[in-house]
Amino acid sequence: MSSTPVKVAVTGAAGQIGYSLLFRIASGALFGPDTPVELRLLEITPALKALEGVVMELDDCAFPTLAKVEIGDDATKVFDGVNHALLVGARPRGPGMERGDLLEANGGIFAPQGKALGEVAADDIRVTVTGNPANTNALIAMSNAPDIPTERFSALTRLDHNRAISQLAAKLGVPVTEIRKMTIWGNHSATQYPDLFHAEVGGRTAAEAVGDQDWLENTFIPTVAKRGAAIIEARGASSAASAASATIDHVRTWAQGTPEGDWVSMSVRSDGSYGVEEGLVSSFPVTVRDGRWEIVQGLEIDDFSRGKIDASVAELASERDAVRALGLI
Ligand SMILES: NC(=O)C1=CN([C@@H]2O[C@H](COP(=O)(O)OP(=O)(O)OC[C@H]3O[C@@H](n4cnc5c(N)ncnc54)[C@H](O)[C@@H]3O)[C@@H](O)[C@H]2O)C=CC1
Ligand SMILES: O=C([O-])CC(=O)C(=O)O
Repeated sequence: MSSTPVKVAVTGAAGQIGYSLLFRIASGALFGPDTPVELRLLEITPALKALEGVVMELDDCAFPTLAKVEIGDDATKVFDGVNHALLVGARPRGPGMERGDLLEANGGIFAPQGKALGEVAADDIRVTVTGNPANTNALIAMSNAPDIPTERFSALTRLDHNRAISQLAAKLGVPVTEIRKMTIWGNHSATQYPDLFHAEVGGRTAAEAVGDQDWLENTFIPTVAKRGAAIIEARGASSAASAASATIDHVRTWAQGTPEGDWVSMSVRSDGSYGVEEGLVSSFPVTVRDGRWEIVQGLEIDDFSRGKIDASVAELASERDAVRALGLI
């Protein structure tokens, strides 16, 4: 086992997602069995007592990879020297709400947290935003941390990516491992575009393998895009274990890379690729090597896909304008 722990901050650590996420991180799911981790857990003051209980449970697991746990309600202390920050802490939506409705309640959390990261995080800090609306919250954090390179900020669309793989695998009756090159474009919202024209199954595009444009348009896309709402409707609370699992997948891929011949979906700052306005945090197909992501280039975008991507990007631009009006960026 290497001797220097990787310091991982998790915000909203006493929440639903936190309760699934912390035990996975502590057991080595991000960096493997030979790399110890130090957890830095941020909560609001009233939740610190509950968080102490979670820490007691972490202790009771005696995880060999868990070097240390620190908790607190002061971001500049908790984020000091951290290598990864998983920004989960934010209000979840309830039935009948869109994630964008959370902007006013949650946006304010990410400006001070971005600032604190800029002041005290390690030089190699990588920031993953899960708290909704995740893309625009990542934009807020990034805009408030001008000294951190913009490519170190990301938002989670891996849950949508995993949902798309799972729905497609079920439709085709194949294992999820047969599906490659899934892409979620745009926003983590009902406007997102899960793309079957570049996904591959057994040497064909997924759209060809499905051979059913009606299913693609009227079943697949809305099922993936509205899955979060369906879970809220069924469970009475928003997805938590699957969101934690996707957060693990996202950070592990960022640290360990994408396999040859495949890519993942990550929301990152647009450089203008595929006509997505530069500066927005939008979901793209990315490959990752040596801790650096790159947007996959050269994919052909037909008129159907163009319309879907443009609609989601327009929503991101309007969220950006709203947080600008609130003075958050
Ligand atoms: N991007 C994605 O794919 C997904 C995102 N989410 C989002 O993740 C967020 C968290 O969800 P849950 O864990 O279910 O919510 P939760 O309400 O169970 O937990 C949120 C926690 O954040 C804490 N918190 C609030 N303000 C904070 C601050 N300023 N600093 C630190 N902690 C703070 C709260 O005290 C609470 O313990 C929500 O915004 C939810 O919508 C949920 C599922 C998927
Ligand atoms: O739908 C929600 O509000 C929670 C979430 O982001 C998801 O499950 O994708």
